[in-house]
Amino acid sequence: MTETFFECLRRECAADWADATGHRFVRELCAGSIADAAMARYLVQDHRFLDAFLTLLGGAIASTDRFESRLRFGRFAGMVSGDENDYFLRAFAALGVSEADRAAVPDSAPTSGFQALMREAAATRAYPAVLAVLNVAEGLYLDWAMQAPRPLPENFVHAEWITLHDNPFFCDFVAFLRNEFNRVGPQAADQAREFFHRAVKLELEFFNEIHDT
Ligand SMILES: Cc1ncc(C[n+]2csc(CCO)c2C)c(N)n1
Repeated sequence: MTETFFECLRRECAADWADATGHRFVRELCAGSIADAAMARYLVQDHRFLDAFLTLLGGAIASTDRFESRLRFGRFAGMVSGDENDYFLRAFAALGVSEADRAAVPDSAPTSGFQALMREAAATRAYPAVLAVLNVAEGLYLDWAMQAPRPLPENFVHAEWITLHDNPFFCDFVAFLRNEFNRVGPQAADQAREFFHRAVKLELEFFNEIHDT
């Protein structure tokens, strides 16, 4: 079978994609051996990622050409605003990170870069551009979470972060995103490619930022 549009772009970014999905952060998280300080640094930044991410989902809701797709994005936005945000708050409590601690931490460069990219994609009002960023943010996370060795770590902070990105609802959503991207992406290939490449680079930089070395 010939390669899909999604597969073609992922192949173009294969080196960064593999460096991200096999990153030290991912390996230590999946082994349950990541230092609390590193996990806290990651989650503080990622909680800010979530804010712009919801803007991006809003862009998808606004720009998609199908009612069925709008419903799916709407359901997904509900999950992220509910269960996922709740995970962050429970994880901060478990790690002893107060609201004041969080507020004192500036955005890292990759966090700012990602927020800008997601807001830029949403502002294009172009469905293929929005889908390009969503396919990276979701597809790359499903990819590493699926590969996590079982049994999962005992600590809920680690285990739930993995299952949030590898569960039937999420797998279905990623499959839906790929179908949508393959359907409409080729009609705006250059724009989609540019957003896709920038997003993969930022995912890797986001993980690189967590560790001191
Ligand atoms: C830098 C960064 N990139 C991608 C994700 C993945 N992600 C963000 S929101 C969401 C929806 C449901 O979990 C998913 C998969 C992340 N968390 N952080």
